[in-house]
Amino acid sequence: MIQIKKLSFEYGQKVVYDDFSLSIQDAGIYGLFGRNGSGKSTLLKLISGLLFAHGGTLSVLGHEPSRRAPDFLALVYIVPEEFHLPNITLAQLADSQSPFYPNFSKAHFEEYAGIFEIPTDKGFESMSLGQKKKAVISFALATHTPILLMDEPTNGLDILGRAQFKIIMARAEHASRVVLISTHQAHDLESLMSHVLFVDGGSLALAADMMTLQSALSMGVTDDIGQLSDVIYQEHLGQQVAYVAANHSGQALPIHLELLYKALSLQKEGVLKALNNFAGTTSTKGGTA
Ligand SMILES: Nc1ncnc2c1ncn2[C@@H]1O[C@H](COP(=O)(O)OP(=O)(O)OP(=O)(O)O)[C@@H](O)[C@H]1O
Repeated sequence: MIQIKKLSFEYGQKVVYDDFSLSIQDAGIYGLFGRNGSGKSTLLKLISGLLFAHGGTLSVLGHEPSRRAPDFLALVYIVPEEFHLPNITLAQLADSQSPFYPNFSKAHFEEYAGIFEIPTDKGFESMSLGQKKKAVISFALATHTPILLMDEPTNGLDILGRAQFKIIMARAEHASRVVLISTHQAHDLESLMSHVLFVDGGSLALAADMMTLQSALSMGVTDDIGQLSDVIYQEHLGQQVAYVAANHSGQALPIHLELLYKALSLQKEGVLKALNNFAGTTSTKGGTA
């Protein structure tokens, strides 16, 4: 669905991507992580055709995004981190924008807006930032485009809004889409995410599905770090220690995205080694089966 090969991109002298490759073939919710300034927003804009690559190739559903062909634009929706809305109501937004998206569902739009409790009688100028964000997210989800890109969607949402977001995202009608979400609010997506992508230093440091991460890594909080082997990352929390370690239990264990994020930011090589070792064991098992 998305194929990126040897992508390079700079803003003037600032190199953001250099030899970046990524392949997304399966539907799912992909969490796009990386430190501030690592290039997450830039990547979403490149995939949606809002920015043009300087080198390499990008193919999204067989289209080259930079051509911005109408057929392509009907297949991809991006929720940017910042946006401006004209002073219209929700219904007027649906009427004016939905003709560009052939799979748009007015019923779903109204349902999502209802779950988010967005006022239906007000223009956007008299809505709060969080309410406007909820309106854009509701519209984006109701377009049912096969590719949905969201840049920090839960930024500006209150605690209930974040819970409502999770409820809507988990609905079955989104299961066949590729949803790529850039976020620093890892906890908001923990239970939803099918894959984790981590960008670092202009390239893709990690692309893994949840099951692989759960099988290769062990993480949590312990009173006795000495009991654990192959600890990759640790952080003292009073008497206890939060940790990420290689998983030798033979079972899939829960992933705490914030801990994974810290381990990837500070001990990337250790995380990759644990994943490689796990891949080695599974391929050995596969070979002898
Ligand atoms: N319009 C621009 N002109 C020049 N440099 C830019 C521009 N937009 C972004 N950059 C730079 O490009 C790099 C990548 O920015 P980008 O916004 O893609 O990062 P990000 O990972 O989304 O960051 P954050 O997590 O802080 O939102 C940063 O170093 C940023 O300063």
